[in-house]
Amino acid sequence: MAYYFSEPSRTFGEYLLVPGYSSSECVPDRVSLKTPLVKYRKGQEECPLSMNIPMVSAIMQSVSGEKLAIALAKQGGISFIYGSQSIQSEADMVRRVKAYKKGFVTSDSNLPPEATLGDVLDLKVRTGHSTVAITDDGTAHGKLLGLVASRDYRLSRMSPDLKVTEFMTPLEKLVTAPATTSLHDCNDIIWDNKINTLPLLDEQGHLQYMVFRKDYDSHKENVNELLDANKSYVVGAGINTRDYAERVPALVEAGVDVLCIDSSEGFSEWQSRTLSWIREHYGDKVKVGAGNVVDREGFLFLAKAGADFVKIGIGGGSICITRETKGIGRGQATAVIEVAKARDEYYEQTGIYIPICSDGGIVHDYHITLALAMGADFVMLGRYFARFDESPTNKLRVGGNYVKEYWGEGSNRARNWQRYDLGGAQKLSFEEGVDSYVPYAGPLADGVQTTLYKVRSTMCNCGALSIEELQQKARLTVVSSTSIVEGGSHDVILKNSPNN
Ligand SMILES: NC(=O)C1=CN([C@@H]2O[C@H](COP(=O)(O)OP(=O)(O)OC[C@H]3O[C@@H](n4cnc5c(N)ncnc54)[C@H](O)[C@@H]3O)[C@@H](O)[C@H]2O)C=CC1
Ligand SMILES: O=c1[nH]c(=O)c2[nH+]cn([C@@H]3O[C@H](COP(=O)(O)O)[C@@H](O)[C@H]3O)c2[nH]1
Ligand SMILES: [K+]
Repeated sequence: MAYYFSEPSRTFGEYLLVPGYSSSECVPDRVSLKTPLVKYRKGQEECPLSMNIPMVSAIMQSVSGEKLAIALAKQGGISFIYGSQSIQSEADMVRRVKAYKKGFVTSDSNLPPEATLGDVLDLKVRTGHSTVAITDDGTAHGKLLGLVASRDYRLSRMSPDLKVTEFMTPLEKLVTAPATTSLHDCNDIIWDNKINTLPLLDEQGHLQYMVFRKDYDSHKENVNELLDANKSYVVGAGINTRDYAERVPALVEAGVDVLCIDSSEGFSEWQSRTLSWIREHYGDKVKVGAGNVVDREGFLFLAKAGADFVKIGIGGGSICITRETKGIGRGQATAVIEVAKARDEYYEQTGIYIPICSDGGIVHDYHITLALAMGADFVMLGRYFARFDESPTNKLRVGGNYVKEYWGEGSNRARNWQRYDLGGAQKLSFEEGVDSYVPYAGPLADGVQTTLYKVRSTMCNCGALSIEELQQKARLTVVSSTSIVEGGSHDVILKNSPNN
């Protein structure tokens, strides 16, 4: 007979925290959000890799590219660069994050000499940047031919068909510097020459970086930034259960700090084979998370198979339609609560603490606090990060509002690069994710800081100065559907309602 779980499957929106005593010591600025990322003997040793904030970005094409990885590491979290791309390009992304030097920007607005003023304007909308590098091949590291800035064109006087070579500032009139110049010297050159942008070139004249006058302030230290021993930003990468024998060595060689097997379903022989292969070839040196699971058995399976952390969540993501297409999944809150219990038991029995990650389904900032209170050590977010400037997708104007594109890894759009074959030649013929827009939300730093200020404030309401303390002290209640209505604004006429 089939097994029936006695509890219904619940999600974050069905829970609230009941405040506990807060002393006057308990203020948001004193709350630490430091959290472990990989397994360790808690109480006996330091966690070998921890984060300063409990947030990682989803292993998705529309979320975790190199720019987002850098922006998130600056805030103290980690991105997992998406694995749905060739091994070479994923490793290159990791390499570029590791090679990133503060203040040195890889140009994201580049055009070839054949481009027109119209192309410049289109690009400006997409990237939000007004300085465009003109390179021989239109890439960020092509031979630099000139720069186009807003002062180079006058829309009222010039045709959109005009070639960029007609109005760009050509290389011979630009101030440039060798790629080896220090940031300090770059800033001096910018001031001395009264310029806004300094392109840095290698010996062959290929563009390497740009240094911008307006970034000067942001070069200062970020208190939470997550750096490795060489002062490079920490970065993760997604892997799959097929090409790991080639992908893992390439990522390790590129300097990746942590890997994660990316799958909708981790309770499988494929994942234990992948983990065994990594342990066989790298011992404990290479850190790797696995998942996703939604119950005790799934967690214990991956714990015993050697996972450094375990990811929880099937079908709760904003772009997920796995529950609808395949009928598998579990309410995210119930899944986190059960897995956290299994993790704690495993720790009691073995002395090994395996961090767990709640992946997907975070809609409101307080859902992060709930996930942590329920026992998650950190959360993985897709939709949340896709909204920011630094996500790799286009920014568009739709119906008078700015939006960014966001698509699921199980959508046809993501799968186009082809890794789907159900154990052979037969192709998977249904989509498990959608292609969508999300409201544009500005720079990541502002968004993350606001979100985490709320998390810290709620932790103070619960009398907790650390995530561990929150997990011990939190008191949670299931809310009735009527009390959810009570929780929103109600029985008032909203001043900014479109109906007024
Ligand atoms: N968290 C979630 O709820 C969901 C996430 N996704 C995302 O979509 C993407 C794809 O996920 P999946 O479809 O689960 O990918 P997957 O690669 O884990 O599995 C696809 C299919 O291939 C099979 N398979 C795996 N390794 C194999 C091997 N070595 N040889 C033969 N067959 C093998 C699996 O059993 C499965 O049927 C991931 O990025 C995942 O995160 C998709 C659906 C739901
Ligand atoms: O059913 C699915 N079909 C998909 O195409 C898909 N793509 C990503 N994911 C999962 O969703 C998580 C991100 O969720 P959020 O947008 O809610 O943060 C991610 O971290 C994944 O776990 C998918 N699930
Ligand atoms: K969903």
